[in-house]
Order: sequence, then structure tokens, then C-alpha cells
Amino acid sequence: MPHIVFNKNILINTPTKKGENEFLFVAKSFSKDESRKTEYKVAVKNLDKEFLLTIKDKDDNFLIKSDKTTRISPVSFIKSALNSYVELTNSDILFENTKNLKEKKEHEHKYLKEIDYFVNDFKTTKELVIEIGFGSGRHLLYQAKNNPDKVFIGLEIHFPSIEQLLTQLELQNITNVLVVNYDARLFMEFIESNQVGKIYVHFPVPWDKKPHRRIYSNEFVSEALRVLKLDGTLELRSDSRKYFDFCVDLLTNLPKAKISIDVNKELEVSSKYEDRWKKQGKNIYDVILTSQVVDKDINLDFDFSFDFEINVDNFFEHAFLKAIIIKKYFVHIEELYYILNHNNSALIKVTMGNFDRPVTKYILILNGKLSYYQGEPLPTSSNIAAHKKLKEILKK
Ligand SMILES: C[S@@+](CC[C@H](N)C(=O)[O-])C[C@H]1O[C@@H](n2cnc3c(N)ncnc32)[C@H](O)[C@@H]1O
Repeated sequence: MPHIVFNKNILINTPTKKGENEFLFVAKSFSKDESRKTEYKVAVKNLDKEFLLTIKDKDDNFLIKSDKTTRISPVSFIKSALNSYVELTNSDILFENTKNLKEKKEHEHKYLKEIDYFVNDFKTTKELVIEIGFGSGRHLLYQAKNNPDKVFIGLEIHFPSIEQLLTQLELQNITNVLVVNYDARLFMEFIESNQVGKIYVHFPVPWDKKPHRRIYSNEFVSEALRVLKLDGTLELRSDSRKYFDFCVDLLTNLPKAKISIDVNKELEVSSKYEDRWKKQGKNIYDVILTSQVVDKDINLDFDFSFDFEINVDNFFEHAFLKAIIIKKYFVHIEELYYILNHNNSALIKVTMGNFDRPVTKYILILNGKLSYYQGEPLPTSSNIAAHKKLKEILKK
């Protein structure tokens, strides 16, 4: 992580500019606990990118580095901002690693998509097929190659598997697969209703000791049914009898769907895990859920604005810095910062949303007006619920 240690000095006056970097404000941490060390956040703008730097004490000196939550890429923007800041203070540099740190190669690939792409840009009239936890990708590659008229979305949380699949897509010249590094339990929320022909879940981790981590749950199944077209299918294939029984239980008697089960059914292609289990003589179980209903459309245009103003002093005086947990989501106000030399202005660091995929954001308050710094959270149901709770907390 690039950082510079420099002689402790007065903070810069903002707004000011050095090279391409505009320094918009400096904010100072606020805590009633006097043992907590003071920390500063410096807001930087360079072209269309806005981000924060952190200044902390380092022995008798200052250390400046990027703020983890608002870190941007490429890292050259951060290095440039750190150097510009220190130059503006006219301080002596005691240590720096911004000159010879190698740029980390960004994962750039035309078929690898960020989740925002599905919220803001993704549109297709073609049928979608989703494969969850594609692993070595053997099944996904086979299906995509044999169904060029469909768009495949591959979900995986293990990055080496993703890299392996991207390489194969290129080598085999397959162009109808989008790959996402995202937890499948939360992904479906971004897909329109009635668009998916098949969802494959082949050999998911059985999580016998931690069943709450399984892909299948009531929420997952109901989201899967929403995105499936009429007669679309959610297909589990597993070597685990326990997982199979658990899913059959979950899927039986759903009002909008029917199930069919099978043992040792042969598919056109056998995945890496399947080969392994077959060699060991294990049974392979299938349970297929078929959607029998057309669902309502969803709206991804949730308005994350704050339609009120606050008094920063009052709020800071009474702020409660502990997580508030409400069933499936939570809100945790973590840190408070006063923006220096600005009336009624602050930064609030908050972590919120779903326990499996929390989001950390800063709320920027300028003259009492609130907004999310660096853009709004993704419109997931947990983030929407957490935002509503956060509004209640801030209004008090
Ligand atoms: C046992 S492997 C099976 C891989 C492949 N389907 C096969 O049959 O060879 C399970 C895969 O699911 C992925 N996985 C586990 N949990 C996941 C989640 N919540 N979302 C997406 N992928 C997940 C793992 O990284 C792993 O690659």
C-alpha cells in the first residue's frame, strides 16, 4: 500500500490544487473516547475520480495513505495525490514507497463484469442461463458452445477458477459468457424477472456443519423462481445425500413450481467434481425445480437520497456507534469526522446491508445536506432496508 511518512506539520488549507489534484476538504475524527487517536481524511478530486486520503500519527510524525473504503484504481492516482499533499505542506519526507511500488495488474477482461454492470447497463432480449459455482468451467464452456443463441452468466467466488475460465473463453473463442465474481446467494436480485431459462447449481459445497452458508435457502429459491421464465428450471446436482434431502424439503410444495428427482442420471458433460465422485462409486442426485408462473417485474431504480437536513453537532453528541441488527440486515455507524472550516459539515462512515456482503460507505454532510460519497449503494433489498433504517437514525 503506498504511503509517505513526513514531518508533522500544519494541515493544508482547502480548497487548493497541486498539479492535477484538487484538495476539497480536510475532516478530523471525532470521538468522546479520549484514548482514541486523532485521524484526518483529506478529500481529493482528480479528473472524474474522488477519493479520500488518511493521515495518522506515526511516532512523532504524520503518515499519509489512501483510505481503504474509497480506494480507487489505478493506484497511480493515489500516489500522485499523496505526493501532491506532502509537497503542499513543504514537509521533509522521512519514508515513502510511492516511487517504486509496482502497479498491480488490474483484472481487465471484456467478459469479466463488475456487479454494477448488471444494475446499470445489462440488457438483453436473449434467454439467460446462469451457472453457480462453475469451478473448472467444463460444464459452462460446453453449454455455452452448444447454445450460441443464449447468454450465459457464470458466478464464482474463487478467483483462480475465474481466471481459468476467462483463458478458456479466449482460447475456444466463446463470446456468449459473462463472468461475475460475486456471491450467488445475492446475485439474483439484479436480474429482471422471467428472463432465465436455466440455473445450474452443480456440486455446491454441502456445508454440513454450517447450513446457513449453503446456496439453497428459502430466499434463494424464491429469487430463483422470480428470475426463471415460465417452465424455466433450477437444477441441483450433488453427490451429497444430505444436501439433496435438504433441497427436496425446501422445494416440495412450493405453490408456483413443481419438482422432479433423479439418481445417477447421465448428462452430456461431466464436471471435474462429478468425475471424482463417480470414480469413488458415489451416487449422484438431481433435483430439478420448474417454474410454473410469470412473476412481476422488479424496480432497480431505488432513490438513495436523503430528503432532510441534519445538525451535525446534535447528531455527533448522541450518535450510537454500535451495530443495529434487524433480522436480515444491519446498520453500523463506525466513525465520525468533522469537516474543518465548514459550517455544519461532516463525514460519517457506515457499514450496512446484508451480513454476507456488507457495504461500507461514507455519508458526506455539507451544510447539513446529506449524500453518499462516491455514489450510492447497490439497490439490493438489504441495502434498501438498511438505508431506510439509517435515515431514521440520522433524523433522530
Ligand atoms: C465443489 S465446487 C464445484 C465446481 C463445479 N460446479 C463442478 O461441478 O466441478 C463448488 C464451487 O462453488 C463455488 N462457490 C461456493 N460458494 C459460492 C457462492 N456463494 N457463489 C458462487 N460460487 C460459489 C466454489 O468456489 C467452487 O468453485
